[in-house]
Amino acid sequence: MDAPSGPIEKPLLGVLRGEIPVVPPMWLMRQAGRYLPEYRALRAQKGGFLELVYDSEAAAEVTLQPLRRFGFDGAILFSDILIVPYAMGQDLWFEAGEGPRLAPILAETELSALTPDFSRFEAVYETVRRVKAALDPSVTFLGFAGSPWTVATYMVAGQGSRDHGAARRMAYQQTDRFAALIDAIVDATVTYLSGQIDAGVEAVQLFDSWAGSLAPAQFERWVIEPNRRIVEKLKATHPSIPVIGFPKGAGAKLADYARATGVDAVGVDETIDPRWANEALPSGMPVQGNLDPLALIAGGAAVERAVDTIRAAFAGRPHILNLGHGILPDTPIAHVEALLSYVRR
Ligand SMILES: Cc1c2[nH]c(c1CCC(=O)O)Cc1[nH]c(c(CCC(=O)O)c1C)Cc1[nH]c(c(CCC(=O)O)c1C)Cc1[nH]c(c(C)c1CCC(=O)O)C2
Repeated sequence: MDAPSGPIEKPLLGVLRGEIPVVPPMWLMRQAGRYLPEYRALRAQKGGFLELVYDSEAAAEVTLQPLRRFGFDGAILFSDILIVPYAMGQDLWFEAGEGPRLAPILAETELSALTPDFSRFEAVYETVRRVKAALDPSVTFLGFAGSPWTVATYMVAGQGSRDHGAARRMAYQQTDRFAALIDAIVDATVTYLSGQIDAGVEAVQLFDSWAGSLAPAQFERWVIEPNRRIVEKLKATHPSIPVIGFPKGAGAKLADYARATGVDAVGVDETIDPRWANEALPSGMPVQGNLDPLALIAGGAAVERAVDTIRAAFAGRPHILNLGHGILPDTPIAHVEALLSYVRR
């Protein structure tokens, strides 16, 4: 028999722990999704998005699809940020061609009317176990959840909204009630992420997609503070799990977020100048980003120039190459292949 081999190298996990490799590890936000024909085929077969999430065998397959095709350094669990409100007892469904719908939390809705059912997380944990068993050991397995502010914008409005006005109003006009909602999301999120970690994910990302819609004091209270509590609670039981925080649209507030939340790494969106981010963020803190998803759609010289600029800016720090937001459904597959070979050449 062969002698036992040493620890398996996982480049992406290494960067999250502070390593600076020659070639940055790469994955793409929303890499499991509609730009892949094999995703669309399986999705059509299952009928609906939630049906796919709740079929652990199919969800594991969707998680693995982009790995097989492209050989990314990271796999992201196939699920959704809205599974947390669903497990908190809010009805959730997806309107074909439109997006998520939830029974909205109106000004007069009693929060106590929500009856949590955390068994709604179990199928996701089963997906994690299945992926973990099948994953190439050099690939880092990422779990995720939405951050409380972003999740609350959907819970309060009952759907996506342009300026997140319903949640912003509730935060000012019914502050105690909104704080209670955020607290409940924090607790459910810690449960959900702990379950993902116990089932096998090796790092987690907190998506705060709508962090950019808040005034500074509100950002402090509804973005920084709840994320800080999630990290603190998670680290109390899982001290070595790296946490990536992604407050999209935070702009200059990204630097405060990076220092105050306790996250190990930050995601940088495409509107941020990477040279600014490199100056403003704590030295040695790993960063992830920040290719413009539209540059990837354009492909060719546009994406190569963008990659060069980002890599030059982050040359001195641990860097995971990723998009500044999720990959768009009309992204050509050949452009993703070309990106990988350009970076790894
Ligand atoms: C805001 C948000 C949601 N979900 C998510 C966010 C935060 C990140 C972001 O801003 O992109 C995060 C998410 N959603 C999904 C993943 C899976 C893993 C991956 O990144 O590949 C992740 C990490 C699957 C999904 N979640 C959804 C799909 C498309 C479903 C379909 O097949 O029609 C996928 C692959 C549905 C979804 N889910 C959500 C919306 C608004 C929608 C409809 C619009 C859309 O399609 O993008 C909520």
